[in-house]
Amino acid sequence: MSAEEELDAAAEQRLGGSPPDFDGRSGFDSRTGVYSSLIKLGDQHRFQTRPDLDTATFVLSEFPAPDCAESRVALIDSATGRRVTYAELRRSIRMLATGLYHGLGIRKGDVVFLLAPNSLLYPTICLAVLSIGAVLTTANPLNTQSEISKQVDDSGAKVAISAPEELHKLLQTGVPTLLTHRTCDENSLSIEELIDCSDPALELPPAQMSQSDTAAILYSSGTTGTSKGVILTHAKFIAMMTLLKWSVDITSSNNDVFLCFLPMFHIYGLAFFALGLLRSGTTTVVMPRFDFKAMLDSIQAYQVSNIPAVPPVILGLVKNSSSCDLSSLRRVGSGAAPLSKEVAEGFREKFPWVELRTGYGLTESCGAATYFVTDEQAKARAGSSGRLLPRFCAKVVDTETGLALPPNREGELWMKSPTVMKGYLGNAEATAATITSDGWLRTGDLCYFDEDGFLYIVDRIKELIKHNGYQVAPAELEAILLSHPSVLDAAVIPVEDEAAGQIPMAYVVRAAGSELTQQEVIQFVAGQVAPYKKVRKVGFINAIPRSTAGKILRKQLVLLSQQEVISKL
Ligand SMILES: CC(C)(COP(=O)(O)OP(=O)(O)OC[C@H]1O[C@@H](n2cnc3c(N)ncnc32)[C@H](O)[C@@H]1OP(=O)(O)O)[C@@H](O)C(=O)NCCC(=O)NCCSC(=O)/C=C/c1ccc(O)cc1
Repeated sequence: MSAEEELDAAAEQRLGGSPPDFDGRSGFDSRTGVYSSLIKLGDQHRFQTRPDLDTATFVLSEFPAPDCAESRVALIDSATGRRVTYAELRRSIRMLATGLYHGLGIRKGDVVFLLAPNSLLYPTICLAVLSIGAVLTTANPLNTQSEISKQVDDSGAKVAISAPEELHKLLQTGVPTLLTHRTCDENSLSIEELIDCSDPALELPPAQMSQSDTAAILYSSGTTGTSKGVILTHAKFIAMMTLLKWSVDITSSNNDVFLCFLPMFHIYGLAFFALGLLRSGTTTVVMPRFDFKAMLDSIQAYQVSNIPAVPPVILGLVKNSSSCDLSSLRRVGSGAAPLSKEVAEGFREKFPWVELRTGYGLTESCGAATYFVTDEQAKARAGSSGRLLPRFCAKVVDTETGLALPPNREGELWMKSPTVMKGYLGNAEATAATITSDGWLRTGDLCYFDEDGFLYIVDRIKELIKHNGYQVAPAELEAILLSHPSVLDAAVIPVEDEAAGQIPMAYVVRAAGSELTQQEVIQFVAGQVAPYKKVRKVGFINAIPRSTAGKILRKQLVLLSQQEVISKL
């Protein structure tokens, strides 16, 4: 029996009966120390175990039937109003797959690097790449040239696809690059042209895929250090999309109009908008990037009813949307960072007709791991991220003793599920530090489950800053700071911020005689990183507090920054 089948059998057994050690209310088994999902999937949401199934086939097999697909709108461009039906989407995926395979010689296992903001083409590109067995790796178009070069190198990309305005960042990599959209440059080929010019009569030989093949390599900082490639196989996406379809069905969201400003290059946006929602036949209004006013306009213009969002956007809606008619909204989701009780309550007070559900997930778990099934449950538990999704197990591990803890006790969240990543690309050390030998994913988040099995994330053990739902790794910024000739030592910590969640703050030890200013430090870092990673506050200090082993004592610096704020009040 495979580890996953074992998990399944154990869960079935628990949900079927009530062994003496298993608490059916919290899902906690006091014998094993494991929490199991209390939700059982019905037959229509069974996990697909066919070994040769791939992500694209799985998505396309659920597209609306041909007669309905010609009129059913899959995607709408928020700015231009241009619409793409499911039938058009299917055709463009097929044509692009043909062009990539026959025209460019892309084959199974080749890595395709995608550098573009959201667009109507994004889902087509993802599905065409996956359908020929190639591997997708996506990046934030705001990343700098050096961040992009590192990812191209690390992922082993064979071909790149770039938005025209980002092309300059790829030139030095030497990787052959296609543009997403047509330009007047006659020497460059675009995805749009490939779609228009491929020969529909050309056969695509079956890619001979297996669910265990790699589908995507998404970059995440994990619990420490710099960006690492998270290996996600087709099986992981197929499992995640099964759960997404289940969540759409149980929340009756099939006919919702979704709004997408979340970046499709991250797992949250990718799983929802570029892949998963298409299996539910929903309509998505696509924004190229977030803009608060454009979001309000789109909600009204397209009668948007469902927005998977992040906390800063929900805070914005609470504070700044009084003059707008948002009566079409029915459901708002929150993920990627903690949503405070106050913001959640403020939102419910202002929009009593809207269901607000928080979830919790990581790139390493291919997206969501917990979710609220009903709005009533969510209302009664502001501050919680919901319950474990079907087929998920968890442990709450005492960070000192390593013991698995019962409800209402805090420890590190460990998770096991069919969606947990295979590992980090080419980094056995980081993989071993993150996935235990028996398959538990150590999340680096401090949490507890209550007596009803609802999860509360209370803090972060991992050294990661969450700015606007984006990860910022202190070690990466510290390395940049240390490269400045006037910086002797440096440490970066999170500072709480109402709008962005957290902002990175640097404590810097200046070299003797240096008159380096805060502004100079901020500018030095800003020139080398994507905007969301910028250091936004600087403090000068005589020495960085370190443990005897040389580890930065960040908690002390966080306390110091809080005391400095208080002393200024
Ligand atoms: C909508 C946000 C919250 C705000 O957008 P923004 O206001 O434009 O700010 P940005 O952070 O995008 O932009 C940073 C800077 O770049 C600038 N910028 C911006 N786009 C440009 C431009 N195209 N040109 C040039 N400058 C620009 C922008 O002006 C800004 O400049 P600055 O003034 O220096 O801060 C945006 O940050 C955002 O989409 N955040 C979400 C990130 C995200 O999806 N994270 C998910 C990671 S995966 C994960 O955790 C999964 C969890 C999960 C959980 C539960 C589930 O159910 C499922 C999944």
